[in-house]
Amino acid sequence: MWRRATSLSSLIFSSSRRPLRDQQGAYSLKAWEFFCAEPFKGEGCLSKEKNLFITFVLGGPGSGKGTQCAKIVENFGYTHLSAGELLRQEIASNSEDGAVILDMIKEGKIVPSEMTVKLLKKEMESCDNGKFLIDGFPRNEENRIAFEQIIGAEPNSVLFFDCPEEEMIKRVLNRNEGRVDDNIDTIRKRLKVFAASHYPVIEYYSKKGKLYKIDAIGTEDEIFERVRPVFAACKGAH
Ligand SMILES: Nc1ncnc2c1ncn2[C@@H]1O[C@H](COP(=O)(O)OP(=O)(O)O)[C@@H](O)[C@H]1O
Ligand SMILES: Nc1ccn([C@H]2C[C@H](O)[C@@H](COP(=O)(O)OP(=O)(O)O)O2)c(=O)n1
Ligand SMILES: [Mg+2]
Repeated sequence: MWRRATSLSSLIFSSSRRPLRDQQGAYSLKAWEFFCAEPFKGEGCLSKEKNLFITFVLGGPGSGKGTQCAKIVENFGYTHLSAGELLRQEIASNSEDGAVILDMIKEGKIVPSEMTVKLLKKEMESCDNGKFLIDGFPRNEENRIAFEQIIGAEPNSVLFFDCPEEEMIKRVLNRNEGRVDDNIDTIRKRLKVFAASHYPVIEYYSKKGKLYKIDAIGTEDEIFERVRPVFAACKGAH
């Protein structure tokens, strides 16, 4: 199965390893669906599919996803997988993919799903815990469909941190983690991409009754008190 998914890379990358089309969501979903028609049934914890319990954590840049994930891990024993952090690790590894990823992140773009899902899959396979908090993913419909097709699973619940743009800008500019994308030019581009791509994902999970919208204004602790009931309620279920 994975070999078939890998062969897709030859369709979406030129020989220079640069995306042929870098518009958000412009990759051909039809081609993607064709190549990934069978759900992945791999070794490791993904093979124990019935034990998977997945929460996607969504929200704009600076909305507080990472901050709240740390609290959820502390209180509810999830494994936190940050898509952005995995991409930054790939950049740090100096791989060919890393160079492409760096260019896209600097420009505020969303990296092709094939690369991001490959990194998530590797982490999920090597993990004994089946309870995953997947932070910053899916950021668009291409991400969402790629995950379903390659991992062969849907999230049990989806958190969406709803935060006004001015607050997100303020938080990102104060983040002080030395990130290449934490500057005013990139944040403005990221916010445009976010506005253009997140809504269909949110809407999809809302219709499935899986979406929990959280007001992201307040102190970190106040916000966690809004998050807590989501996990406390389903504690018995996993
Ligand atoms: N409720 C909050 N109020 C003020 N600042 C916050 C709050 N939550 C997080 N922050 C800070 O805002 C910045 C962005 O938070 P982060 O968790 O990295 O957001 P995201 O992962 O959604 O981009 C960090 O510096 C963090 O410490
Ligand atoms: N699903 C994802 C997640 C992140 N990325 C890229 C593009 C994002 O601007 C960067 C940083 O993502 P990250 O989730 O760490 O960013 P924030 O915590 O929201 O500020 O990584 C991506 O291309 N696809
Ligand atoms: Mg984050």
